[in-house]
Amino acid sequence: MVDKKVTIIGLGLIGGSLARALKERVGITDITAINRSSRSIDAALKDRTISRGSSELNQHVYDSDIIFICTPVRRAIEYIELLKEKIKPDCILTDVGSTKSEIISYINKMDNPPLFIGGHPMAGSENTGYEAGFTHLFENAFYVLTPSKTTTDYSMNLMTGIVEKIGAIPVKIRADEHDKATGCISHVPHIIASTLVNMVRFMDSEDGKMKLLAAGGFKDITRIASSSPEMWENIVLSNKEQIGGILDFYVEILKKFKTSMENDDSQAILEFFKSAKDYRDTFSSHKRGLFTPEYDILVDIIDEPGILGEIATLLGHNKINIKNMNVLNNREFQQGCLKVTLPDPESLDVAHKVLIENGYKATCI
Ligand SMILES: NC(=O)c1ccc[n+]([C@@H]2O[C@H](COP(=O)([O-])OP(=O)(O)OC[C@H]3O[C@@H](n4cnc5c(N)ncnc54)[C@H](O)[C@@H]3O)[C@@H](O)[C@H]2O)c1
Ligand SMILES: O=C(O)C(=O)C[C@]1(C(=O)O)C=C[C@@H](O)C=C1
Repeated sequence: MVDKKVTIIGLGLIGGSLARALKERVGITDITAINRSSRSIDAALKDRTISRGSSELNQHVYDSDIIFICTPVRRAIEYIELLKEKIKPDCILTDVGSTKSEIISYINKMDNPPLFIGGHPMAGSENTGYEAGFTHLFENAFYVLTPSKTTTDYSMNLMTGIVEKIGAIPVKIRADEHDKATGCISHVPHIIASTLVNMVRFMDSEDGKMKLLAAGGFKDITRIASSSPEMWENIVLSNKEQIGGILDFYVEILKKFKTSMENDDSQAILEFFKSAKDYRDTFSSHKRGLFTPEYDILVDIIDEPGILGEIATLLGHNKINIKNMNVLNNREFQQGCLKVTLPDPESLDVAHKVLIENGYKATCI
């Protein structure tokens, strides 16, 4: 695997994180990057993540063993057209796009399609560009692999191995299934987050009182509205049928809620919030992980230098192996919230006990 020649097209948040992870975690040394602008290429050459970079496709790309297309989703299809007759027959072409049906059916309808496997790491952020990326972005995240008609066992096994080596969890899912799921849990939520922000933008007073008062709740639910508009325009147009159906369903829920409110129907309003709370409360529960269990603790922390090290050391001294630590973006100013992921239920119990004994406010989720 380490001797594979890899190309990354689109060296932004995901492409840049992938380049770093392929180099540092998989040990791949020959990485070519293609990006629209030179800024990310320059940064990745400077920190030695890539071997070479350009804004134009070139022979290094055509000689690659694996090509990851990490541009906005609709640009990926354009690259398939540009690459199809120039790459080696056994080159694995893959993408990281947030939609899968459009690209898979494009490949499946081609007369002479290249060897293609759809990919989608279920990890990211609202930040964009190479500088926003980091090696461990994919750690413990599901990484969807969607076969096309040209996917071979060898290519699927190789991609599965790479995904595991970068710290992610491979999950094989059909394109239509993927797009329905991501439509519900990612695409429509993004539209809703942006709708909420636009609502406040239109309704706010001239002196911006609403914006000033917006506290944790509004900021939690709208963080993703700061994501790349270009990326989301591409996603929405690529998955518009699923998104259309989900939006209709969502609007019906809103209408029903509005009717309950206008009718002073306390019971229906209570049931609306209760059913949502009950379902949401099960999301992070290790009892019902679909693919692998999760054992997480939330710790309230003050944002001061050394606090993460303090918690890591405390758990380390008690022989607890930490799988992952994430500072959640859901508090403003000084307070923060740290999610510590542990490998098993025993570690979860010990970690919880140790943290509480040492004066931390910790909750198993
Ligand atoms: N951001 C996320 O949370 C996330 C998570 C998983 C998957 N994805 C998917 O990953 C892909 C990349 O998203 P990102 O978050 O890295 O975006 P990004 O904006 O950080 O990076 C995209 C990069 O592609 C480059 N680019 C755009 N058009 C190009 C073209 N025609 N030729 C060459 N380079 C081009 C841009 O200059 C940029 O460097 C998208 O398909 C997105 O759907 C995003
Ligand atoms: O911002 C984040 O936290 C994300 O993980 C972004 C997110 C998502 O909606 O979950 C965005 C699009 C991707 O396709 C995958 C991940």
